[in-house]
Amino acid sequence: MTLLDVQNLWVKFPNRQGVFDAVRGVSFSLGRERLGIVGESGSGKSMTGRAILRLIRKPGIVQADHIALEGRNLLNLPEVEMRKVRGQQISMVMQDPKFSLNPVMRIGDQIMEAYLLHNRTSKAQARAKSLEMLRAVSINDPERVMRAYPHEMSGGMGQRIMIAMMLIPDPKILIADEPTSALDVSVQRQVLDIMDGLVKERGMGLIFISHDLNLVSEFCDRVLIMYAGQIVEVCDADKLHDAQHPYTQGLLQSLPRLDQPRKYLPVLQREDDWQKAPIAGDQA
Ligand SMILES: Nc1ncnc2c1ncn2[C@@H]1O[C@H](COP(=O)(O)OP(=O)(O)OP(=O)(O)O)[C@@H](O)[C@H]1O
Repeated sequence: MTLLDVQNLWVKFPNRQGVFDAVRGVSFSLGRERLGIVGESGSGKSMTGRAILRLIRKPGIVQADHIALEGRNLLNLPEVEMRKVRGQQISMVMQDPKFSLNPVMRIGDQIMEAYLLHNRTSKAQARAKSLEMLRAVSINDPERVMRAYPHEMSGGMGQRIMIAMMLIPDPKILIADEPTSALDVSVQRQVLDIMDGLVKERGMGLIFISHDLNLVSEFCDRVLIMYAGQIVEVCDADKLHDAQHPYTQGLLQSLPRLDQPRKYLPVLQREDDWQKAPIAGDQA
């Protein structure tokens, strides 16, 4: 079943020279699955994620034929309605939780506040629910974490707390923008496992934005590959390594491989033409 359908999405930034198109006619749909968006820095991954929630800052402009959440077009919604969608139906987790948590407020108070915003209930109930959410993201000592301040948390803990907060309203869709790139590998695995469980247990749709092709091919069901604001290829994640588009192949070839030492880094030409550029210091 389609949760989200995006048709012909453009994100434009007017500037002195004219208009810069950060996203150029992107279309895709999302079911109860883990959909990866990969591409190099600046390819428009984050702007695509943010545009869905209409979180593009001025002077940026979002245009599309539609961005439909279960058939309801979000593009025409008044801002007050959109705020409810953001809080309750689609949540977004960013790379660095430190920017999203209030540094001078205890973590427990922040989670409870988020819960009380969405539910008419007692403080005791909100507290019980907050502890439950922290346990759901594998925090073993939730009572201690509730009393702590954000700076007392490691990156992995902070990220898990953010995910817990995002899950309080039980969203249909979670957009995770490089959620694990600041974490070390073992913590990264834990955070991915948590998100994986949520997709399976709650039937959530996940948009997982990353520049890490190996991670996406392991973790996601399907992948969109973006280049210069466009989707250049869509494939099943486990087939990513057989992808056909020259750009995708270029991304794959630039991954370090222990079994294939290489002298050259592939460089993509805008016209999808290939060239081999010598690595600095190498003999051409
Ligand atoms: N406020 C802005 N004004 C003009 N251009 C912008 C603005 N914000 C982003 N862009 C441009 O939009 C393009 C897409 O940016 P986006 O953040 O979506 O890339 P990305 O693929 O997510 O890259 P990264 O992995 O580095 O986050 C980039 O070329 C960026 O420079």
